[in-house]
Amino acid sequence: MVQFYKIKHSSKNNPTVFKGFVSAIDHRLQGIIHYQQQTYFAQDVLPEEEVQLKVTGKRKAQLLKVLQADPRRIKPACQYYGQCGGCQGQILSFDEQLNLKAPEVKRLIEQLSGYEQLMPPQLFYGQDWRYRRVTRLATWFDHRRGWQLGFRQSQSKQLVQIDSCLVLQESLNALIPPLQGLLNAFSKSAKLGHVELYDCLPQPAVRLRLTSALTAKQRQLCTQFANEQQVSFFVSDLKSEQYLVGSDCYYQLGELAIHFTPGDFIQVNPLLNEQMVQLAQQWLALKGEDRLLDLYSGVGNFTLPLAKQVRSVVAIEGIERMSEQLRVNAKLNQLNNIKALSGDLDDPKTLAGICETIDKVLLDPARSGAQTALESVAKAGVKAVLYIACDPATMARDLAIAHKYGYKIQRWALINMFSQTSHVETVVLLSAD
Ligand SMILES: C[S@@+](CC[C@H](N)C(=O)[O-])C[C@H]1O[C@@H](n2cnc3c(N)ncnc32)[C@H](O)[C@@H]1O
Repeated sequence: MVQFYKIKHSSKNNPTVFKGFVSAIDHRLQGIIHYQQQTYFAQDVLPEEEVQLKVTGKRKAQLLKVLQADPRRIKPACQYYGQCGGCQGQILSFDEQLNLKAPEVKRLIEQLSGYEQLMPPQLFYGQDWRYRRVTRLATWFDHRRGWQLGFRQSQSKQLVQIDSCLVLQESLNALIPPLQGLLNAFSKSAKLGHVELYDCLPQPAVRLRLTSALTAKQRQLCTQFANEQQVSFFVSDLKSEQYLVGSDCYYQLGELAIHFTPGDFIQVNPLLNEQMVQLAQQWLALKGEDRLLDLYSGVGNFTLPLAKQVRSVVAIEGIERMSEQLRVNAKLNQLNNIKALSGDLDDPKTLAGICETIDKVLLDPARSGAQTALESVAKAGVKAVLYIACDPATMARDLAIAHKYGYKIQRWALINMFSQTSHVETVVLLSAD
């Protein structure tokens, strides 16, 4: 049975180091360890492992050593594992990551929402590595090495310099060394924010954030870089947002071209995004007479393909520029049954009078969830609701609303949209009868 061994007492310079057993793993792949009436969360551990840990916070501990490993533990593939905070899942094989997350997400939904004895989810796997078409890199100035590019360490403000990343598509990795060269030409006093990379059409795109106005010299350096690397270059500085090179970015979803501006949200995993859109079409069992409501619509990733199958779609998105882009996307793809509105879905007034005229709803909120919107949808008794979530915890909280209004969970799925990481995409189909 579980035993704990006290090794050292805690002080600022001499933190508590203890030996314990990992009693469980939560849906974010964090290990749960009980020690002296306290519960600690630690990364890089697996269920039932015997580990040595260091206390790093009120409820946080850091793995020092695995004393008895779970047989499923494998050697991480990434050279930055343990430094970069990105891919904690890679101590497990690709399949095991989803196998471990599935019961934890199920438990979370059952715990928070009131739904009991859920059936196991359908699982969608995708690619293990090289799947991401979007990334955001931090920049910082190092007094010895100049401007650096990298990712944040887990649970820390520290940054890790990287030359390549195994979850990124090759086209994006190929841009990192030349981008590092571009940054080397910037002066120490430059006010650089982050850099975003997009694998998109007609060519990859770079977005640079500056917290001052772009100087003439910086404009010349970025333009030269873009021409040499054959990428679009977009700058968001204190004064404006503009393309220095290129004028359009889009991705293909089946036969549809979905245009966006660098900085807009787009789904990171193209293969699984396509499967997720197909899943939405099938599960909502769309018909020619349906009036659909697409909430948190972005630039139309779901709106456009689903519009082809229904009578009409009302799409609501919080950022006006993205709603405008959705109107343009509808025109470019010759879809004239879409009404794209801009509004804050945290405000109950945004949906006033809308849900009553709707047959089916798709919600795809950000990590904060869709509490207010789901309340309006459920109150109106909309027959079929598909909730797509990148944070299962806020979704589980929101599902309590659907439960309160008598909705049933018909099916649910986990989509391995962010393989190797602690994140997972969850899709739940709710029906009012
Ligand atoms: C996960 S993205 C989904 C976008 C789109 N469905 C897609 O698949 O590309 C969530 C979207 O919700 C929008 N959003 C976030 N908070 C919102 C709010 N309070 N009201 C309306 N839209 C919001 C974001 O701007 C973002 O476009």
